[in-house]
Amino acid sequence: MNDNEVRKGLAGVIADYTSISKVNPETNSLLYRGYPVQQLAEQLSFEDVALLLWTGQLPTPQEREEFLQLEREHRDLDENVRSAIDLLSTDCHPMDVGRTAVSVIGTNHPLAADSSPEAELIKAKELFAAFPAVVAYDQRRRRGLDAVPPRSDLDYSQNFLWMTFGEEAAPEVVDAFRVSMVLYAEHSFNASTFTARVVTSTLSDLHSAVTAAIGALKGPLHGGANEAVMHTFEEIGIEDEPAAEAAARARAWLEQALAERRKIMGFGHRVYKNGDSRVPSMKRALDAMVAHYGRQEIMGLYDGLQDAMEEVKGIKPNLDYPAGPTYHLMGFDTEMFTPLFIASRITGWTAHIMEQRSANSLIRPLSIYRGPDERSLPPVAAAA
Ligand SMILES: CC(=O)SCCNC(=O)CCNC(=O)[C@H](O)C(C)(C)COP(=O)(O)OP(=O)(O)OC[C@H]1O[C@@H](n2cnc3c(N)ncnc32)[C@H](O)[C@@H]1OP(=O)(O)O
Ligand SMILES: O=C([O-])CC(=O)C(=O)O
Repeated sequence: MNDNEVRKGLAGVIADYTSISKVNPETNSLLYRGYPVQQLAEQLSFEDVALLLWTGQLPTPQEREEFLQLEREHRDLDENVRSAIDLLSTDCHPMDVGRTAVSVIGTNHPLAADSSPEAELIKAKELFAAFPAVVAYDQRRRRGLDAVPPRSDLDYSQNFLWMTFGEEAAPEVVDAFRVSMVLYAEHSFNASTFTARVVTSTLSDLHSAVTAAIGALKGPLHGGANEAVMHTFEEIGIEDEPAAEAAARARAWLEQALAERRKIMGFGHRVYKNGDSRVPSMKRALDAMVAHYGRQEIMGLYDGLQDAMEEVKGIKPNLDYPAGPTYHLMGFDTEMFTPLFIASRITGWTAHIMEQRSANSLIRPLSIYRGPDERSLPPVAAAA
């Protein structure tokens, strides 16, 4: 084994085949099962996109109807899950709550030990249906508010916002939320999905794989970046001022942050080096929210930081950059942003879990040892 065989961070390593999504950095494109994500975000419900990711096909009207019924039947917060969440302090991060909730859901599931494709699909659909209530309940308990029961006359996105805020969201808000769910759903072998595949490769169960994936998503180099973007905006300070002044403050902040060798959250990507394919669609959703809530002042900072980053480092924003302020404008607390990413990515993770299981090989790379040469234990240590 040579040093030049080591691929730090597995950069550039092709670990397996997948039929679920294609990330193409040359053309800045992203396909889910062959369909461009921009078209899916414009035209499809999140529920249809979920079915597409799981099955590889657009649903027939009957398949859609059956799934919508199942989804509505599994929206209620399970009592065991609620009790487990109630044991957790509201000082802990909401990602810890999401991780714990999925783990508890796994322990209660009657098909926990059944890893047939049919059972895996049922578990995936039920988890998709159950997770919004976890986020909504956690958001509300942190605000000292009671849970709001789900409504079966609302679609996934409408109901998610209803359970969180206790009022019906405007159609523009529902649409921006739906777009964010579609865009966050799947992105090939990213860190959290790869984590889910590693866990699955040991023939462990679906809920263990998703629980582990949530742990990977939490980090700020991955999903945690959407909340980190908002912390950046708060650090720079959102002021009602002309755009040029906001841009100047953003630039000064950036220069200082880079001088301190800080990573600027919401920028850069391991695969896309010339822009993230999902940003234009998410930016349109952000623009719609800025117009809907009349919060133009946030865009001076947004554009200013983006332009300065491009000029100084030549690095473009990723999906988390427009998603963070979009969720902020909708009224979610900053720490709830990454749990929203979980709600969406459950689709991609579970599709990959099923794919990994269908053609499994234990994932176990090698390493070059750099510790001490072989040595004998000193006699005194051996005696102890
Ligand atoms: C949905 C998602 O998960 S998208 C990713 C969300 N994550 C973030 O937004 C966190 C901020 N971004 C980053 O840390 C990185 O761009 C990553 C981790 C996403 C990708 O990183 P890698 O592919 O490993 O690239 P790497 O970190 O080696 O960067 C290459 C160079 O660009 C710089 N760079 C890359 N991204 C950034 C950034 N956001 N801020 C400052 N510098 C950056 C690095 O410092 C490095 O410079 P150097 O060669 O002078 O040391
Ligand atoms: O692909 C990646 O490395 C990260 C990412 O954008 C995602 O998971 O959506």
